[in-house]
Amino acid sequence: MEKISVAVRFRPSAGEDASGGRHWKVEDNRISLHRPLGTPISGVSFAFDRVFEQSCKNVTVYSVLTKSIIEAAVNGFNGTAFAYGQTSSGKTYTMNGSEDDPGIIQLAVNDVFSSIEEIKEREFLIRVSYMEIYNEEINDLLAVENQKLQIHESLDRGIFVAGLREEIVNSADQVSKLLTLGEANRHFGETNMNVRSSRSHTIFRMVIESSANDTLSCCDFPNADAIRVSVLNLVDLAGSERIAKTGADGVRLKEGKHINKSLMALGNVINKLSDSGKQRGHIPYRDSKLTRILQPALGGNAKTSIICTVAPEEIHIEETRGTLQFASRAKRITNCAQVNEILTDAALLKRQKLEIEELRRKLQGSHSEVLEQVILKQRNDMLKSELECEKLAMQLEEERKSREALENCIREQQMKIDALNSFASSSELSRNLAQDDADCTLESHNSITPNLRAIPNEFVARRSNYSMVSDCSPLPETFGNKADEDMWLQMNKGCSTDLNMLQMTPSQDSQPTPFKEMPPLPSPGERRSSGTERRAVLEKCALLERECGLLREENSALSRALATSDEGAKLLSSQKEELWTELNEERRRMEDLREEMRSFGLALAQRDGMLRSLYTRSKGIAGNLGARQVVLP
Ligand SMILES: Nc1ncnc2c1ncn2[C@@H]1O[C@H](COP(=O)(O)OP(=O)(O)OP(=O)(O)O)[C@@H](O)[C@H]1O
Repeated sequence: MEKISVAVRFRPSAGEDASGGRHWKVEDNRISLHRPLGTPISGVSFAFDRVFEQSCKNVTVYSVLTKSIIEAAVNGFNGTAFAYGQTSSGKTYTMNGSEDDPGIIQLAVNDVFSSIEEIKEREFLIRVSYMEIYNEEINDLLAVENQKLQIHESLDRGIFVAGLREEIVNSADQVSKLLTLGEANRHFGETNMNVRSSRSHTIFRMVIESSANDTLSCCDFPNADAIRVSVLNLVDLAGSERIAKTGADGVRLKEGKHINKSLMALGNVINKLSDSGKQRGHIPYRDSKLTRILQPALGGNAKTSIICTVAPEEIHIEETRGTLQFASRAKRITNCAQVNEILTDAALLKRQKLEIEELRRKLQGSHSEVLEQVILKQRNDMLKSELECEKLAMQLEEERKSREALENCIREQQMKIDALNSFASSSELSRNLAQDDADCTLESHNSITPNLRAIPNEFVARRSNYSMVSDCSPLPETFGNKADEDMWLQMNKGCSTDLNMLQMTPSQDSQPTPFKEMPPLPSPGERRSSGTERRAVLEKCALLERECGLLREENSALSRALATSDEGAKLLSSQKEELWTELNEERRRMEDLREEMRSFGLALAQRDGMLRSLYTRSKGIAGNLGARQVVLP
């Protein structure tokens, strides 16, 4: 928001003011009315940004008040400079100048072309038009056939005068020629106040369009695709006049009435705009063609300056006072100027994309990227844990199987031990009986050779029967042979034995012989039948005891192995338990992270949506703002 620049300019006095009456005094940009003797009249004092005294040249006025607006217009800001004041106060002189004192229009045109020459990075297209509002009708000053033109308003072009001729220009000279042409078509008329009085308001308009050169990278300059279009209005108003003073009648009277009416409409708009926001209410831009066309310059999207021209003579004190009051109100008006850019759809899309990408980058940089990496790591860890778990499960299964095998073996051994024990106890009884018999028989039957041929077969049959319990006996492979060897040694120690009557115990791999019923114990009569037989039984008992001992050892070894296996299984099981806990923990964390990612995605989508609605709104605002300007066809 910026205030309209307002300055007051005194035209040189038309002649020696010999009245010696009231007069205006200028001190430090303050204008006050003084009595003939020089004392100030209270309540008639005005302060302005700048007051230009009578000797001031147009170039000074331009430099102070308008130059910055022209520079801004070249850079895309709308600009308006207009001259306001009573008839014959020097408005046209200020705007058009003279041969040796170029006016603001010429100085502005010169500056526009010199500025665009210096801006190498942009390409410019300048179009000019020149129109007048005469008796509340709009005429084209560059094409006399274009009369009574209408004001239109559209979303794209804003307020525009339909059918107005626009000339593309490349130099200040070209513009000068067009200005000369327009001046020739303008309505002037002689009044009592001014031999060449402007009977219309004129608006010289330059449309400055620019776009960036191809050399600019769109990536470096996201707005490089945008086209800037600014409108510069240089306005020379017709002067307010008192009919009594101008002596107008007929056509001049009619003109005067229209001039005054439109200037009153301008005054009303300025009054309304100078009110504070709450009191302002409706701004009557539509009350005249002048205010309608100047709408963007008054409280809108433009940088605006007003040069209020006044006549120094005492005879014009009231008109000057009115102009100063108008100027005081006008300087309270604030405008909101901004660069006018038109974006093509592609450029808009590109800009939006860049913004969204930028946001995405910021979001990812801050959190999402880190989260994604963490999730990736979690996923890897989880996979590793699952593999570990599977491995442990397999090991556990193997352990379970080998434990089962061990338990089977132990059961088998136990059965063997039980069987041997029961056999041993029955053999013990036989041995005792045999010992008793031997004691009495040895004395009388000392020479009888023992007959062992029937019993070894039965023993061998029982051993084979044990091996039927399981196909895979845990006994050492050589055990059978060793036992047989021992038995053979025992049997041959100190006594002669028929080797043919011995049978070797089958090894573990040998085919089991079919199970046979345990033979019944010999009857007392049979026991007594042979001493050799008893001895053989004794030896078999000893052998069985030894075998039983071996089996017990084996059994306890198996039990120990089983206990170790149990411990291993417990360890594996607890490890598996821990891994499952870890795995579940990892899964939970991963779920949390996924949830966080989802909420980030949601936030990003919301941000995208906000951007899009922001863009739609800004486009709407731009459309509305544009609708307040006159855009030429
Ligand atoms: N600053 C100035 N220096 C020299 N001459 C001036 C100056 N201002 C105005 N004049 C002269 O005063 C006369 C009236 O000026 P001008 O026509 O510019 O007034 P105006 O405000 O445009 O009047 P109108 O509203 O009737 O068109 C002209 O002859 C003009 O040359």
